[in-house]
Amino acid sequence: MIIVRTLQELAGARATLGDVGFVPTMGALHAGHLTLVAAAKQAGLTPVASIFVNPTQFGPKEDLSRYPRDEAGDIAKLEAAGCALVWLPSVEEMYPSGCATTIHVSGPSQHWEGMQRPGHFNGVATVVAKLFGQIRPQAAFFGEKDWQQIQVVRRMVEDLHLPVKIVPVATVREADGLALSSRNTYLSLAERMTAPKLHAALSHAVQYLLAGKEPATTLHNVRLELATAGMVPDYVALVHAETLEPIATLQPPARLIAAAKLGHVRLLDNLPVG
Ligand SMILES: Nc1ncnc2c1ncn2[C@@H]1O[C@H](COP(=O)(O)OP(=O)(O)OP(=O)(O)O)[C@@H](O)[C@H]1O
Ligand SMILES: CC(C)(CO)[C@@H](O)C(=O)[O-]
Ligand code: BAL
Repeated sequence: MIIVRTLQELAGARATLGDVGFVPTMGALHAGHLTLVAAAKQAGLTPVASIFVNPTQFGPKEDLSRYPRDEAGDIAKLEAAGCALVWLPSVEEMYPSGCATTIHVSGPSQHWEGMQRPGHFNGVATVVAKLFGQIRPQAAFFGEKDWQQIQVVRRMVEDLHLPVKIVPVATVREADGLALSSRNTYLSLAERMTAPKLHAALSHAVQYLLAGKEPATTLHNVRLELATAGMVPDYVALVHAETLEPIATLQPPARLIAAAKLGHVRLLDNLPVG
């Protein structure tokens, strides 16, 4: 596996790779990330990953300084997964002084995560656009765990006519339903036991919705279920799967999305409805 840390090294190596399937990450890799690499391979593309803890997508009170980092472990996992190249830029390489461009995607970024984390999607869109410009991938693979992120990136790619196919990959879960996430390492043992209740509550709600139960009542019941488990919901919503607009009646394409705090840890999950 080729390891590159500067744009100059990247340009040289990129020329040797052919059609690339790109997996952008913030590191602390788990089986969810490796599934994205496997999906790139399966699509017949050369898998390339990036590891960059992007400061511009963290709010001032968020966990940038303590975000989990394990560069050596990550490199070993990517190599074992058959990744051809890993791009490890520094903050200075990614945001050189004088850098003055930010991408703001309106539409799907306006609700939910966008409201809870002001500026977050500007940071995501800007760094993803930069990464696409640097790597020039044919396709890029994103996890459905971050459903809204996929829709924001899709919107950006369409609006800017970027020649990249965005491929969503199903959420990888623990046996008890908890979506794998780098931030799960923040959970205490007791919190880890409770955390799967987010997925459980969403799964129950999907069943109720498909059985014809009223969405408003169903969403209320999810909030109750989370509160009973000791979680504080940031939002629980039934949305149009692409625009992320809330919907009051069940109609395709619908997605049930939620974020909840468990102690100091913020959990995210979502499921298709129908
Ligand atoms: N459980 C999962 N299944 C599939 N893809 C995932 C999973 N978790 C993360 N990903 C995807 O991996 C890519 C990189 O995500 P990132 O490095 O932020 O990991 P993360 O586990 O989502 O971290 P965080 O805890 O910060 O949310 C994103 O496209 C994300 O959606
Ligand atoms: C897409 C991404 C790598 C951009 O920093 C990040 O938001 C993530 O890991 O999901
Ligand atoms: N996987 C989402 C990246 C973030 O929370 O900043």
